[in-house]
Amino acid sequence: MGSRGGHTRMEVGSDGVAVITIVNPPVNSLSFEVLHGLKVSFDQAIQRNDVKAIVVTGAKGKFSGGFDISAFGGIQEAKDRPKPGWISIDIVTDTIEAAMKPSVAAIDGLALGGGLEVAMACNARLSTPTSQLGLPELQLGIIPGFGGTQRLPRLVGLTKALEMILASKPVKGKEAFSLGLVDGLVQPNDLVNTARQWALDILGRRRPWVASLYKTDKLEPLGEAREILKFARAQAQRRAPNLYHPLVCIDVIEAGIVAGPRAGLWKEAEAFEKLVQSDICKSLVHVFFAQRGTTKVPGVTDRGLVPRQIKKVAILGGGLMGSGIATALILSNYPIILKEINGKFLDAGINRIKANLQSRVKKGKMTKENFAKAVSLVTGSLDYESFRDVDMVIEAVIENVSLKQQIFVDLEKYCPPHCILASNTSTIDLNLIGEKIKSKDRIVGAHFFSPAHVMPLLEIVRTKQTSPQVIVDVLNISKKIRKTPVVVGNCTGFAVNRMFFPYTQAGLLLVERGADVYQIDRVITKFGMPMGPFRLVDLVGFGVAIATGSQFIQNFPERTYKSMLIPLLQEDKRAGETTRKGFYLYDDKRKASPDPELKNYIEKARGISGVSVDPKLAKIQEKDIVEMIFFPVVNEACRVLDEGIAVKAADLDISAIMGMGFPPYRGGIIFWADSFGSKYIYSRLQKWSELYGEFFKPCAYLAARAAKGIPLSAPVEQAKSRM
Ligand SMILES: C[C@H](O)CC(=O)SCCNC(=O)CCNC(=O)[C@H](O)C(C)(C)COP(=O)(O)OP(=O)(O)OC[C@H]1O[C@@H](n2cnc3c(N)ncnc32)[C@H](O)[C@@H]1OP(=O)(O)O
Repeated sequence: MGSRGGHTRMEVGSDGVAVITIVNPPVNSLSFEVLHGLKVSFDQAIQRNDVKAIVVTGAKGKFSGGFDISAFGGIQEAKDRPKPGWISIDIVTDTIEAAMKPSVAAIDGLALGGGLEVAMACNARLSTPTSQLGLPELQLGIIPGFGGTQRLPRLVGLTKALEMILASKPVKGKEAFSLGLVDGLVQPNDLVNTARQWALDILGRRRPWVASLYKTDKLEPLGEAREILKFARAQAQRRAPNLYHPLVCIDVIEAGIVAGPRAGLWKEAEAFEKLVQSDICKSLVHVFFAQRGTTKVPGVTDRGLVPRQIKKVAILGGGLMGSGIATALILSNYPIILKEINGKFLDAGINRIKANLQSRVKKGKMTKENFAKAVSLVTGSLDYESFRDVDMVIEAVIENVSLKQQIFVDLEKYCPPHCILASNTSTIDLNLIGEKIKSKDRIVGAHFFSPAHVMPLLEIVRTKQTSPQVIVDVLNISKKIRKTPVVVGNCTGFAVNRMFFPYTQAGLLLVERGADVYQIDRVITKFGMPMGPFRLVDLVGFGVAIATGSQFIQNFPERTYKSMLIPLLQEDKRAGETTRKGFYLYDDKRKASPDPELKNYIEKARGISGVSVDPKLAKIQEKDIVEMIFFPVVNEACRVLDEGIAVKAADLDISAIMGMGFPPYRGGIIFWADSFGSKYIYSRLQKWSELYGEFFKPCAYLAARAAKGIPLSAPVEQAKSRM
């Protein structure tokens, strides 16, 4: 059954303490070998006469990152699955926790998921102040499966345990200590020695010998516990109505409180076994690895290039994007120069940055001192004189070709020759922007999403000339500022905007043929998007929507659906949320409500397009709405892959999730599409293109894969070689 690698090491000191070390780089995950090794080491330590007490720790400053996620596939496919509970009960509970010799977990770096669960089965835990401790399993569509649902509430109380598990939110060692999750805080150098002594102290009854599973002092009384669980259920349902594993988790926790921890462990083991087989788990595990895979770019990151140090960054333009990008950088301690064209704009830009930071202070995410420190990292400038020692420039001015061309000429003149020249353009061809300069290898796109200090994605756009070193450098910056990067090729809309252009277009086409705006948005939100296409256009604003639309009409005329609905609305000063009227009406609190007058505009637009209401689409079902909105998105994603704009399908999954809010529990756009199969999607699009026109026409990539029955996610070479 799957999962290979790693082992445990046991050394017995002259003090009679056996130190068992988990060794499985890079994060000491618990593979089946490691788990087996833990059992064998514990059995030996228990049997050996020279061992009095046990310390469990992890190699190289990391306790453990939890159960080996790459082993999930093995469990899913295995035919001769061992009975549920063989790890949680046989190893963690009946071997580790029940050992007749005391054990102490010495935690440095991280103890996550199964890692923390092993630590909680020890009789005490010591941690360094900065270690991360948590049970993030729900993020993977499963629940803690090595006893975490039972032991965490007994160590920290139900309320805190639910908060940590349901939000998959780890705590630092310091907080863990104040919660009672760890028994002492120790600096890394003293960790193992202190743990040895601690274990001997337990043996000598100078410290308590605790089995977490049977602790009751932190648990709330039953009545109160039931209320807390009820509240948690309601909250989980509200936060993620399409997910059921959080509810299963709450049921399992409740079972332990009501029927006792041993019954709780069994229920946990059975539920874990089922959930690990679920589509939601499969999708989320795919996302976990896909997200880590975006930084692996063939021909770029496999050359052994070392990222250069970026000490200072200059940002051109203090508008919404520029100030957001500046905020993202200073939050990771990069000193920045903000350049504007006059004092008024500069002040406005700096004030925007301050407002961004202030809102973090308000939310308790930033202290006042750190606010002052962050602000001090910003230097304003009205010229290029201070650009002589910058390592990177990010241009974020308005989308105007000749303005950008001039800026790049100036940059080449003033910046040092190693300086990276990045543009945040979302529509203009990078080759055009850099047309007038010589150092084309330094040009790269750094496409942030608004608000830049909040949205997690960074599209790194390369041209044919961009040097691999520059890409490696920008990948490194994105890691430092905690963004997920996706490296894409240069084209209109790059990957994200291009894939999601048909999202709105499909909506417009359906509405002109009789479907209801508000029903579409409702269904799409229920599917899991943060908002439907119409609410999204309202938010983005019609000015931007029309500008992007015209870019697409210019570049992809054959497949752009040319509806006049948005321009008609704009003509009437309905330009979206900022004007309080768009597809919806907005009140003082920006709450959206449907507008009965909208139908007049739709009728007018219908007249201009020359289409009539299709009785079938006027009564369209939920399933069809989802498919008619998203299959065109899939179709465009296939083109993006086929043209080599994206390196691999998984990158588009991550782009869709992080750039547009596609639900991660559906695995991303292509992963989701493959659950239908290329044949089905092709046949649907083909049918609609016959009925409703070119907009739906399946692309060659989709057609070829459908003909051979190959998944859309299969590498491009494979599909081509089979054709
Ligand atoms: C039964 C149990 O209850 C079930 C479980 O325990 S499920 C697992 C629970 N644990 C988790 O969810 C933790 C998942 N891991 C993480 O959050 C982060 O990787 C981390 C905080 C541990 C480290 O983060 P960071 O330093 O940024 O490194 P990151 O790039 O994420 O990971 C390093 C490598 O370790 C791998 N890795 C991390 N955790 C892993 C795990 N639990 N299993 C297998 N591989 C893992 C990553 O895939 C990555 O591999 P790569 O280098 O080949 O891409």
